[in-house]
Amino acid sequence: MKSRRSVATGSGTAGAPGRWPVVGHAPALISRRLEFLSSLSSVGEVVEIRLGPIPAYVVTDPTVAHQLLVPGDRDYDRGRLMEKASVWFGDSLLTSHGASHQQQRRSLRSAFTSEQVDSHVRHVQDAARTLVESWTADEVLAVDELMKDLALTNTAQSLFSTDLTAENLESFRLHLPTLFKSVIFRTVLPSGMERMPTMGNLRFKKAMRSLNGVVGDLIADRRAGSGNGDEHGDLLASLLAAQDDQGHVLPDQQIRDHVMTMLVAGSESTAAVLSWALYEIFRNPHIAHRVREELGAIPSGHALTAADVSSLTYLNNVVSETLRRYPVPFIMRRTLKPVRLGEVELPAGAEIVYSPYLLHHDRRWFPEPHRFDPDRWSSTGHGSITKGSYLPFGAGAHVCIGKRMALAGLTTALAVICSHWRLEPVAGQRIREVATGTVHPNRMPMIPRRLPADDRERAV
Ligand code: HEM
Repeated sequence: MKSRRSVATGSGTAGAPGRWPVVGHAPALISRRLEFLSSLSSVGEVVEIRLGPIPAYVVTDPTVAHQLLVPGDRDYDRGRLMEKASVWFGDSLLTSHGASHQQQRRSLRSAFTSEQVDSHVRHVQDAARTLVESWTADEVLAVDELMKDLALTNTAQSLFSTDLTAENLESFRLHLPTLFKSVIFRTVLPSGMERMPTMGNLRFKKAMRSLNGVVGDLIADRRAGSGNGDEHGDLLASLLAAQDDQGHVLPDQQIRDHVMTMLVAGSESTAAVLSWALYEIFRNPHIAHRVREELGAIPSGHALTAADVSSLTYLNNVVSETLRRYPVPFIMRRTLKPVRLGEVELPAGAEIVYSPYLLHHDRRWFPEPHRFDPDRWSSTGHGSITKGSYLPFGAGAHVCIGKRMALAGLTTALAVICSHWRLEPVAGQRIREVATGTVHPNRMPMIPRRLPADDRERAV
């Protein structure tokens, strides 16, 4: 159904207003991405936008989003976003589809079992404790940067049994924003821009060289250290031991692609969600109070398990709400054959956008969508929400492989931090949502304040 806000399109679908000659909707997608995407709910169920001259179809209806992701998966590949990102991620779970994707997913499954999630919880608890014990009361912390380091350290430790050096962490901190920004520009602007000798493209090459160096060293160190057998039992051990049907080991390039993908996919969203959760908990004293009350039931110094953290009902509601309020901005697919999506007939090769951010901020499914309210999840839980309206981890064949690890890790890190300190947002700082691969804060300065002695003694 078209609304009065739509404009006419050649395809007969509702068209988004504000289209420019040549660059299409790129200006809106670059400068005010979240606002633009959210505005499309009132235009139609499937809305046509332009990425440069290329039409793309934004799904704004949960039923249609479910139809795109779940039963219809074999009709689509990963689309323009991942095509542009494949210079960075190579051939991996994030960029592949169909039989090759299924084969990769089967071979990586063993790194995401319940035992691995439990061991992740232990790593996160240890690393988060080390972090909070290094803080001094009343200093100003750059919480967003600290959460990036924490998430990356935990991913590297859990999947690759590696302690990243301060230099490695700095390299990621410096170069990830450039890579995300370039991939989005290349997706929304006309093709061919990536071949021009611009400053952005030169920075992209430099960033790739630096991160390839970190990942290459990580793999080489393991190869050198493991001799004839690899005792680590982690993802890297499975990758190094994997053989195809003819008994050939995986090419070095493929191992690099998987390691790079997991380090980035495993840390970037986790870091953003951690920062936002701390921000929301501590700017709402009633939420901080309820979180601490719940944590009081855990014996001090107890080594947490995945079962412990999943029983923290209120803290898990805080995590669910953070994932609703600050999810991935947009993801793409492309039709492999003519497809009917909702009421719309699309030809083969059509680019499609689904946006967890748009769906999670539609007031029809989430009243007062900008209000942070963990109690949305307390009476109804996840059972009664409209199917397809809440997609923080996607759905269907490409649902996040790290979902259970992410949820357990997020709750663990928050439990440790909130049981040690009260973090006070620095007054007068405007915290903005910045959309790249995730929705992350532009900055997050906070001041750790000491808890009363009784509470400190009960720290997790
Ligand atoms: C808060 C944390 C996280 C969020 C919000 C998140 C979100 C997502 C989403 C929305 C997708 C679906 C992409 C699509 O539809 O194409 C996805 C896929 C993926 N995620 Fe996550 N993720 C998180 C944590 C992790 C972690 C911890 C890992 C690994 C350690 C990970 C690895 C991946 C991979 C490899 C895929 C591609 C899966 C496939 O296509 O088979 N993610 N994630």
